[in-house]
Amino acid sequence: MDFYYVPGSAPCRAVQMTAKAVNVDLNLKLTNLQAGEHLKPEFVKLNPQHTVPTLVDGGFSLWESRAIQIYLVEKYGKNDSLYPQDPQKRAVVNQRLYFDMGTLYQRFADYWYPQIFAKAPANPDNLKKMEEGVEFLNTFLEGKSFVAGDNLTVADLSILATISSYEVAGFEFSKFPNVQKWYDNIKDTAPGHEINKAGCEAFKRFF
Ligand SMILES: N[C@@H](CCC(=O)N[C@@H](CS)C(=O)NCC(=O)O)C(=O)O
Repeated sequence: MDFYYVPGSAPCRAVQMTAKAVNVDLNLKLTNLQAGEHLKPEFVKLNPQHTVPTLVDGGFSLWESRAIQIYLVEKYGKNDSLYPQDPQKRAVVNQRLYFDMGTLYQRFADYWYPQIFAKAPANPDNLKKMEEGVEFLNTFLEGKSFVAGDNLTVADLSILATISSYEVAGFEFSKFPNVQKWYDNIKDTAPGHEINKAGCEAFKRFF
């Protein structure tokens, strides 16, 4: 299975951890975004949206990290624990995945990417929004060990990748004790956590 990626990218790290969790070997295709490799016709043929991560399983090409995570679990998982069949349990996992994509990761990107990629000044309103996103996660985690339900799911792996990026950026978690506790528990135990850490090392060079 070919996997187009860059190590520092949180969405790529989330997929790599999920692949580990279901014991799937990825054929790593490092994609140099700075050199525009993702804009080459052969890549755009695989993914017209030209984003990494992109997975190619036989002739089937898929992008959007959370869609890839779900595909890997549904196709290769030994059971449904990472992405439960039960409609309400699955709905909560989906809610957290959409929360990550639309709020937690998005607000990180809105605050940091103009600064690190366009050397723009920090926007204090975006910092507040980013902190509010982490506060929401802190509330979801009240009295819980996992972000959705009572066991590890793809939502934990997606949010672990995002929160690891927050840590790389020097985010102060002490005001968010439930997030801190969840992160401390999962960052050295999640399947593929070593890959996540190595990717974070690569991401550090932007800060
Ligand atoms: N929502 C997407 C985000 C993917 C994304 O934005 N990837 C970035 C790298 S982290 C990228 O490929 N940027 C190049 C581009 O958009 O042309 C996902 O979760 O997979």
